[in-house]
Amino acid sequence: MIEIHAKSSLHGEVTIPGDKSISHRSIMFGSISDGMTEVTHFLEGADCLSTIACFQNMGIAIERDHDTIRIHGKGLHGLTAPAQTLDVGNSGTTTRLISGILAGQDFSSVLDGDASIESRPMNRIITPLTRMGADITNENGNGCAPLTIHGKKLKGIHYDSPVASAQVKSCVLLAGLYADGETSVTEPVLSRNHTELMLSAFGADISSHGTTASIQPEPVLSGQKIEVPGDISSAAYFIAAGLIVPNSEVLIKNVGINPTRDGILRVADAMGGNIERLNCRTVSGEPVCDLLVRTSSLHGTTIEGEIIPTLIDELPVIAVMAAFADGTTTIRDAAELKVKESNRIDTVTENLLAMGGDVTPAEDGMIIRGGRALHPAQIHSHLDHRIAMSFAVAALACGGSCEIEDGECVNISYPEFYHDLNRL
Ligand SMILES: O=C(O)C1=C[C@@H](OP(=O)(O)O)[C@@H](O)[C@H](O)C1
Ligand SMILES: C=C(OP(=O)(O)O)C(=O)O
Repeated sequence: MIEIHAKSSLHGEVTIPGDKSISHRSIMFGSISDGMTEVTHFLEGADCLSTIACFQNMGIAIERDHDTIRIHGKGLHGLTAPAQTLDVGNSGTTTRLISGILAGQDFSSVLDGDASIESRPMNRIITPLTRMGADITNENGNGCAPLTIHGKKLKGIHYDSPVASAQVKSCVLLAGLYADGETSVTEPVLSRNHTELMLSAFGADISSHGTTASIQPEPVLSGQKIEVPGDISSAAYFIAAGLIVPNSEVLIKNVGINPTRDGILRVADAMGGNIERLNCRTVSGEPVCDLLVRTSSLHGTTIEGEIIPTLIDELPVIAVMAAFADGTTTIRDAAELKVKESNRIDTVTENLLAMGGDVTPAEDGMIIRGGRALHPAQIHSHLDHRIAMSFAVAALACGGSCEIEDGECVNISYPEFYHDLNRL
């Protein structure tokens, strides 16, 4: 149980820990490259540590010195059969991306994780991987983990993905490294492109045109030095807190602002948020800046269409911002919220209602009528890190104290979250 007390203002600065998506990919791509990959500002969250453990179990030496990681890559065909089930913990990214790599190996492996992972949809990767020739079984027959993957010789395909999902896209592209010809993926709307950027830096022949990414098989991948930018999905809580807590000025340092991830900034602008972008630079091929956020009177907006994949993980905290804004905010085209660590349409609705908010859930989003003063309540995180952090932000501006049940689950993506929040 974590207790959060309301604050009358927030002042100070926070340096955002490494991006979760980029940290996962640095371990995976480093493991299947030749030579050493050195990663700095790696996210030491439980999800990324699950990825490290999976590759260690396949014979890759990975040294960890706080947030510096050294991976002794063994090349595209250097992994060895794991002696035990690969434990993906709570991480959808680990499960789906690693499956693409495992599908092309000359050994079999079993993947499993926690109760949340065992209920998340895996047919979205089983379908394209099976078309490529992979042999994947799901023990419970429900399209979820545990998955048994018998590695095979794969064929290159073109896949029209029904969902805008970087995890599906990345899974298919990684399997494409082991295919007999070109593999390409078209998604309905462009999702985050970290796989395309980073695989290219490791030496893969990969290209993107609009919503299609294509990859050639059997490249020689070479170890790289990677500095992981700060995670905008973690910065999101400080952006929201700085905007809604009265009399606040917060400097948020080291935020990755890749255009496939920066939707929260565009929404904050549309809602009237006062955010200055400072010190813009490029870090390991990714755009980064510092954000100076000041208390703002927010107004409602509509969030739909192409922007959705660029802020999918931020929608819970955007819903909290909307509850503090004047007028109505409508979120549409976001049915993916239902298949994250929790059903985030339900868990956001439940907690906003508990605090006195006015929200109507929908099949693909929610409608939030803002401007009502929220009051303290018991928050149910449902073991979902994003729900815990979003409602910690709501608690700061609710005039009292809130308890967050299982609030410790922030260790999935931001172990130091409460420490950083309390320093402001
Ligand atoms: O590729 C990634 O690193 C991620 C992609 C997104 O999932 P989907 O691809 O399922 O939308 C996101 O929600 C997740 O936190 C990380
Ligand atoms: C959905 C998330 O992650 P994953 O899919 O990797 O579990 C998240 O971090 O919000």
